Amino acid sequence: MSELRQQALDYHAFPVPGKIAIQLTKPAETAHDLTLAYSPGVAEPVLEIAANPDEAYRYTAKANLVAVITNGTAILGLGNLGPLAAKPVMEGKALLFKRFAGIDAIDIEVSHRDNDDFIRTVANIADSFGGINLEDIKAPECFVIERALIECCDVPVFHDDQHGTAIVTAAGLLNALEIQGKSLPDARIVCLGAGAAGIACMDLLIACGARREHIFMIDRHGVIRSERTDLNGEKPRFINDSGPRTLHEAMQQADVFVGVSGPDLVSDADVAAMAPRPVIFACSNPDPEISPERVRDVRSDAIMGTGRSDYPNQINNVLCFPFLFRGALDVRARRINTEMKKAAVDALRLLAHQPVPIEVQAAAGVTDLTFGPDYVIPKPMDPRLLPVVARAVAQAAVSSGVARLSLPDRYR
Ligand SMILES: NC(=O)C1=CN([C@@H]2O[C@H](COP(=O)(O)OP(=O)(O)OC[C@H]3O[C@@H](n4cnc5c(N)ncnc54)[C@H](OP(=O)(O)O)[C@@H]3O)[C@@H](O)[C@H]2O)C=CC1
Ligand SMILES: CC(=O)C(=O)O
Ligand SMILES: [Mg+2]
Repeated sequence: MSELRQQALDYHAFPVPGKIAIQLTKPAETAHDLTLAYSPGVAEPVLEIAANPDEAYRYTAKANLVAVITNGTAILGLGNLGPLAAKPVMEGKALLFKRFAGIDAIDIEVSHRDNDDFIRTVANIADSFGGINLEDIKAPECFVIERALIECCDVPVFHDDQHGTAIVTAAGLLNALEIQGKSLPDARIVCLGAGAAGIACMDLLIACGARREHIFMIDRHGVIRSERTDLNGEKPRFINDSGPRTLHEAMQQADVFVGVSGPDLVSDADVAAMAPRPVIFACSNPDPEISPERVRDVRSDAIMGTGRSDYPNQINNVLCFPFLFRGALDVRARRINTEMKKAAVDALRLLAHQPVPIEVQAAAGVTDLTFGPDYVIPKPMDPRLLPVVARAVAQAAVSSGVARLSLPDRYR
């Protein structure tokens, strides 16, 4: 067994199983405490909430509570391993919510018969939470599920693998292209993976200025083209008949590669075929489409990112979801709209241009972190992410009319 594998298993098993627990926020020591916390005192907030459901935000933990919900059909890049096997990842997301944004999050793994069954399950419990973070649900089902839940839930619903990934990819890519002296509208983009992450990444890049006709979206059967009869879900929106049929053909003179598919799918020859000064974001977890070591062997002019914590340029939705939900919860946003997503992109992108505090460099294990090829996106442990990204998202929610509360004083 590898050393990292054993360390990871021990981390999860000891000193207590799992990564999260519940802690009390009120005293519960005396008979009087219990009189208030439970019977008879608890009847008072019950009656208040029955009379006005918004009072749940005042008298319960709802306002700061997010459900991380999965069916385990696309666990990282490991595939459809079922709801229970997804639990460590969902507990991990809960850990990140708490660690980076002070949000209480609880994982919920759902077994279900079909989309409607899943949607009903989530819709029926949604009011218990301030927000719903859908996670690791495969395409194309994820699109139907998210759309239906956004429609019927009164709290924000956000499929992290779609939009969290897209926000971080867009921010990192805009910076990387700037360093490479290229522009998003001119960039020829290859996206390997046409699922939850791939479709949302390309949609957001188009919203940020990329040209649809410059995008080549590829799945297990090759480039998305009109003659194909197997295109499901959102894939037809990305038909591109302008030439390439395979990954290797698409990589000829490509400026950008975004990998959100699976491990080891890109060859040295694919990388060698790209245009001068390419950007390669191989974001499949835990193992990227091609390793940074192999890219470095093939060419020295590439900017490289992965989804992992142990290489430079971590293109991973951890840089988004804790901070985005913080902003959305703080103004009680009804939904998470494009304005909020673009505000998060800009906040993340611009923060990477700022000098990096010494303690962030120390936590990252490096001594010289400045905006450049090995630093196109902030580090997750950067304490400035919380105020900067959450504020931008909250402000965008207020300006775009989806906030129920005004901007909190601490954001002004
Ligand atoms: N770094 C980050 O922050 C994130 C990374 N990811 C990574 O992206 C990957 C996909 O996740 P997600 O979009 O949620 O999953 P989905 O199941 O929704 O989509 C997977 C996509 O990858 C394609 N794919 C899988 N294997 C291959 C292959 N051998 N060749 C070509 N295409 C392939 C699938 O093709 P087909 O449609 O033909 O089945 C599908 O289009 C995972 O590895 C995940 O870890 C995801 C979210 C965040
Ligand atoms: C990071 C993440 O959400 C994923 O790989 O699925
Ligand atoms: Mg995920």
